[in-house]
Amino acid sequence: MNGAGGNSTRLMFDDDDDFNNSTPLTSIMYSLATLTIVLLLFKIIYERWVTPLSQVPGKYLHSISSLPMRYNMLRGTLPQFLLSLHRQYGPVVRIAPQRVSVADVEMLRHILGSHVYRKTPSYDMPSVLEANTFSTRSAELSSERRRQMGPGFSHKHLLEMEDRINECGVLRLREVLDQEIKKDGVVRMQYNRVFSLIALDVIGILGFGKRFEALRSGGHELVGMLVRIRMFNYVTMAFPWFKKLPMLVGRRLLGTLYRLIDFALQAIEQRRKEGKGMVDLLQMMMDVGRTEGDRRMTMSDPQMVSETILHLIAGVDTTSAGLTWTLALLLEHREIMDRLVSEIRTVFPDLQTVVSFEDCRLRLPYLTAVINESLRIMSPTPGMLPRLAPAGGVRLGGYFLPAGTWICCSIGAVHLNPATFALPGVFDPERFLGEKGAATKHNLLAFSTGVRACLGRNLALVEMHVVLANLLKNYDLRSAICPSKPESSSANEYCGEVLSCISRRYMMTINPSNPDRDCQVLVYPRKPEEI
Ligand code: HEM
Repeated sequence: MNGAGGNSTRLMFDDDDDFNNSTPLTSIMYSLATLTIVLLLFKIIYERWVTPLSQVPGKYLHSISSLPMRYNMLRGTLPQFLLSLHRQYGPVVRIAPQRVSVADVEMLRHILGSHVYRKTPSYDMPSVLEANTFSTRSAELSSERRRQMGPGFSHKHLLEMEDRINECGVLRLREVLDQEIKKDGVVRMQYNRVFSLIALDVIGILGFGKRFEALRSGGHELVGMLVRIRMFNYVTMAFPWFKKLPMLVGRRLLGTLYRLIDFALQAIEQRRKEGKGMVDLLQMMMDVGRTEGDRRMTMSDPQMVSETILHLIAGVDTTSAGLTWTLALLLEHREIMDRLVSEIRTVFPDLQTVVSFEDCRLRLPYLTAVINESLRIMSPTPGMLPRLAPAGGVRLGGYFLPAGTWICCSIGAVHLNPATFALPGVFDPERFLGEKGAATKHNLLAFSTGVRACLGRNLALVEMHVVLANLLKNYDLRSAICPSKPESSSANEYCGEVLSCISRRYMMTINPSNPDRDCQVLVYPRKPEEI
């Protein structure tokens, strides 16, 4: 008995000893776990029922977690995600605890119209770069840069530069195609690639007075670099804090950023050595200045580097995506393609003429309508354009959005909103023609609107018009893809049935994700009897 009792006493003593030994750690863990659960419950209750944002319609999960939104960003399906939420819940929808998306044209015009709604921190450049025209959140710096850089994108300046644009875009493309056609009678062209080489050549001339000759040589080191930068933007869009610690996104991506910085620095150095050349964006930056007191403040080298990189990123991907989707839509809609070709060839029957932008603007209304309709139905940058609700909060669409709420302006969902465009899934350039055309155009937000609208809009439109007009004037195009099963059906919901066999991915701009397979076209010389 005694022995057993003694044993049992000892055991109890041992147990107590263990318990006493682990008390601090275990109790800290218990406390932490309890605290986490309480905080989590508090957050769920707050986000779901207490914050004014709880009144905004949306899915239960999205009100307590941003993971579904970030997951769609990483999958490249953000536009589809936003569109399906808007279709289900209306023009204002909650997409994450502190974020709403808006798809109403008047609300977007109001939000984007002034500096009251500032850009969000997600626009900040990675820490190795200065703020630039696109990224700055300061109204003052934005206005100053737009004043300084604006003339470089003005209609007047672009008309003066049109010969150079045509040389890179129209004549070089003709040269490359004619050479190949001479050999084989037909060219198989991967059009998204050709368009991005043209856009790069154009920005090379307009941005730095440099002839990259990317189209003629079939490539350029900048092409791969820009694709990797797109990856960088894509990751940092979902996880903006990577920008503060760019080394975390990997040596390869960071290395690319440094190579782009070097590239821009070399261009600046070279210009200083060679002196003033043509009036390009680089020269404009070097010449600008403002007077502060009796001092003239010029743009610093790091500021010019950041702007230069912006011109490359903003100028290439967007325009080539615009051209790519326009051609893809035309290849899919033969009757619209035929009408467009007939318009161009009736007005400009001979092969030699280079159709200029002014020619297009004044004499090819159907071409402009096709381009506008393509920018509507397949906007190269369909979302999210996030802005912050101002101090004091704001009431939008009947909901109160507290200060600091991220208000995402979903251009893609506006363009596919039946309240704004009738039968929005139908590719119908006609809607941009005639009397009603002007009103329809007013609702087209592909280049955004207001104080931070696209600075390169005119340039993009010049490129799109002259490249398409001259390509379709001289060549007959036939799609070379066999309609195959889409990779993922959800990747193709966007735009309803349109372009159902081109798989695509959203990475700041919306791009074909399998262009080798999906973006092939056969180019034939125009039939002699038509000339
Ligand atoms: C089809 C072609 C293009 C489309 C659809 C497009 C679209 C847009 C959109 C939607 C924005 C607003 C982005 C935001 O607020 O988050 C924007 C801004 C901007 N774009 Fe474009 N863009 C195109 C071509 C270009 C080109 C060729 C350039 C110049 C090289 C350019 C330069 C800029 C700049 C500098 C901004 C920032 C403006 C500011 O914040 O003040 N874009 N663009």
